[in-house]
Amino acid sequence: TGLSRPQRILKAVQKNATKGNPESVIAAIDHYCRHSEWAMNVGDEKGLILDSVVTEVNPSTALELGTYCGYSTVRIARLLSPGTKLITLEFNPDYAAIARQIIAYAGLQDKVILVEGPSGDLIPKMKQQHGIKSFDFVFLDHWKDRYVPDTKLLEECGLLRKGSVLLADNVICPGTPEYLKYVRNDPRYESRYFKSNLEYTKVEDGLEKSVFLG
Ligand SMILES: O=c1[nH]cnc2c(O)cc(-c3ccc(F)cc3)cc12
Ligand SMILES: [Mg+2]
Repeated sequence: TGLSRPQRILKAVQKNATKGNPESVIAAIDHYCRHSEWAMNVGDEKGLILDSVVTEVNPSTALELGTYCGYSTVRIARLLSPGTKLITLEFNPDYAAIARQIIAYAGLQDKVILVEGPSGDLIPKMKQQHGIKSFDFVFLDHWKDRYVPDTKLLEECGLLRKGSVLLADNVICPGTPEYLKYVRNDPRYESRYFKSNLEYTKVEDGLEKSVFLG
């Protein structure tokens, strides 16, 4: 049945982007997914909000839950200061294989650690495996039913500190009502909703930014 959607996205990057140029990789994926076939990248509109939060936080340690093809991985990693790392977790090995190639094509492989496996198993290993004390920034973009359990796991593993910023994609579409209730009702979080649109569409979606108060 030919190439998978992630494989077609990689081909579009190899055809239309310039090696070592993250902006061109982002533009190539956005053009392909807007004009050829939709894919679940955070996209250009929500991507600008992601950029502004990453720039504001300027994290020394960052975690992404859900790599997919590496689009948001590239968006985040291109903004990180030298010497800082982004750890990205991906459950699907086929997605991970494509993401590694797209991240490398952007020239950002030295700033990114891609780990394959279920986030619920990998989060408790972050300290010992990667020498992480805590995360300054976490981007939740994997599976809506994992947002609450993984947030609780980050808390329990002592991976959040006073001021850690969580940014969650898809809080409207497909929607994460449990997560919104959790971060909006828990006094340990200061939450704010950034209204936007589902990637490459006119459907409403948004990002929820939640600061852990410790
Ligand atoms: O499953 C998803 N994980 C991470 N991000 C997603 C994302 O940005 C969008 C969607 C999505 C949205 C609408 C639809 F009709 C079908 C899929 C899923 C995920
Ligand atoms: Mg998403």
